[in-house]
Amino acid sequence: MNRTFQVDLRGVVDLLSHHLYASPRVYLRELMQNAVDAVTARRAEVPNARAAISVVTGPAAITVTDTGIGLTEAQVHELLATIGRSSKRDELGFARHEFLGQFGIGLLSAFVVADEVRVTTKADGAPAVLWTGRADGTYDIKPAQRDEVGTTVELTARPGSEQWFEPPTVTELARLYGSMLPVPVTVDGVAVSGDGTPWREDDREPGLRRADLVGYAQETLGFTPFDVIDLAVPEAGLTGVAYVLPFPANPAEHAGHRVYLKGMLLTESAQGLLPDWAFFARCVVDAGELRPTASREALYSDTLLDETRQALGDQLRGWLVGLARADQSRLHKFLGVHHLGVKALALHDDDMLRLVEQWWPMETNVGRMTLADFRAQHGEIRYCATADDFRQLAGVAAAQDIALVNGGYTYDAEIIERLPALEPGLTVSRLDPTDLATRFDALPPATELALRPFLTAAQRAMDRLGCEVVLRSYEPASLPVLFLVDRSAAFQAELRATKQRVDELWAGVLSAFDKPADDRPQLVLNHRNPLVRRVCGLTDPDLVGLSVEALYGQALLLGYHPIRPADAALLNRSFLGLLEQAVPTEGTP
Ligand SMILES: Nc1ncnc2c1ncn2[C@@H]1O[C@H](COP(=O)(O)OP(=O)(O)OP(=O)(O)O)[C@@H](O)[C@H]1O
Repeated sequence: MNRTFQVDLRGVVDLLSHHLYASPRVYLRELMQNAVDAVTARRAEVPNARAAISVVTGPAAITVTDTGIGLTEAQVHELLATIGRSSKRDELGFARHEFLGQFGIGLLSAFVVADEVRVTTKADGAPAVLWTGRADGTYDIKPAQRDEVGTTVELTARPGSEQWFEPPTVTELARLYGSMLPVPVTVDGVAVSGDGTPWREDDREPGLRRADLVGYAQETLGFTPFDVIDLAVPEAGLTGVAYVLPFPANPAEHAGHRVYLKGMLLTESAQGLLPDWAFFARCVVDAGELRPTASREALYSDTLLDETRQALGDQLRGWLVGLARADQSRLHKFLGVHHLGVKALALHDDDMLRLVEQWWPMETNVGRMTLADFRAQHGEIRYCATADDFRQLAGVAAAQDIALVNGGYTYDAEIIERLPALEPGLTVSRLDPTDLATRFDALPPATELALRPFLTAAQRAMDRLGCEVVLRSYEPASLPVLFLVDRSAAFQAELRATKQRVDELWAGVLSAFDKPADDRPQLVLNHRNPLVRRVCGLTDPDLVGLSVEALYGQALLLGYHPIRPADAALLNRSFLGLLEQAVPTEGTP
């Protein structure tokens, strides 16, 4: 024998109120939505039937009356009293796109704030009926008095829910959800809808339309936009605007967009409407074809949403490229605020890459300039991949006539590396600190030979730090010493440090990456510097050791290198050692 499921309505209401809906306030949205759908259905049958929804508040009570299609007694049994049954799906069970509802559960949200729902309804040519549904899962139907086709839903607040029935709250909620509805809605006789969307195309002067749009952003979103971009994606039935934020937005934070579905507010914080890179824009859109989740508080993620996101991304990109072409001073202002977003975009978009190349000034050791200007002046693009490398090398490189871009800011190095993909003839090279040493002049052989003992003593002092001492002659002469670490040496140093910290087994695994120490960091003494020349003249090996250690410490500090415990100990030792040498011993006058 087949049996029928029993549903405990209290359990279902509890589920809705605690797990599906974010707030009890959605009850009003669901009632308005049913009223709009009923009007839509009625107008499909009688095109010029009156369309009106009136919400009337009473003491801890509310009625929502529509001039919609109404229900016959049989439909009341089938639709109102059956959870999950909806008249808004086609024979195959798909949501019919002219309606807002589809799931057949919306009316239940009334039980989140009321113990009883009374629906007086009349369909064309049928007698009026009063359906009373209760939160305990029982209902009854009686004949009712009503002349006009349509429906009235009455709720009385459950003790504790009165706040959701206060007239100002009801007005505010009706306006929030319904201000853009195509059907006139009133609350206690005052219209809360009727103007349509602020971006509608009508006979407003273009200046007035824009002022309305800016006013909407100020009132609703709380900022004066940098610009307003019209949006349209016909496949999704979407129209709207993107407001360009006047302040930098955190790329990791997606504030979300205000999305209406067929004029009814879905959410003020929709995610996934724009591509991630477009974090400089906040949208307000109305879409007819995008689908809501069952809570009706978010967009359902499907291929249409994916395609819409892509189309909206294209429209924002088009705006940006247009700005570059038509209004460069505004483009500069925009980049000043949103360069991070644009740079993120440039990593996978050629138009944006060109935009950054042409318009975004980067830090170089020959002044701030765009990559386009840098190329025009220096041919190839040489850059440092980290800000520390740049700080360390900018001055020295300039003294060797090497122009250098600081690629250390977020995305800059990747952007520079992507440029040859755009222009195959372009050479881009990353300056490795040790490459710089190959540009320095070697000392004359005789001088080199004479300084061999000094070098040996200096090297002995530096051996325990795994560092090679090199004597070269370079500009600027005021710089005594440079500590140069190449990429693989930096990696090896990190590897060594890790191996000391981890257990034996893991250290063994890491040993597979060990490389012979032929690319040790270099301490490059500048023979053009007067102090270094005097140090080179020292003969006492101890004093040579102390001086070289002091120069090493100085180079670490100047080059913004990390100071390891061994380095700190050495700095200390060399300072005290030199002090000892400099200060006369006790007893000496
Ligand atoms: N004001 C109304 N006028 C006419 N019919 C209504 C009205 N309110 C509800 N109904 C009928 O009751 C059915 C169930 O309503 P309910 O709000 O529970 O679900 P829904 O609107 O179909 O879908 P959703 O859960 O997505 O809102 C509707 O499909 C509709 O046929």
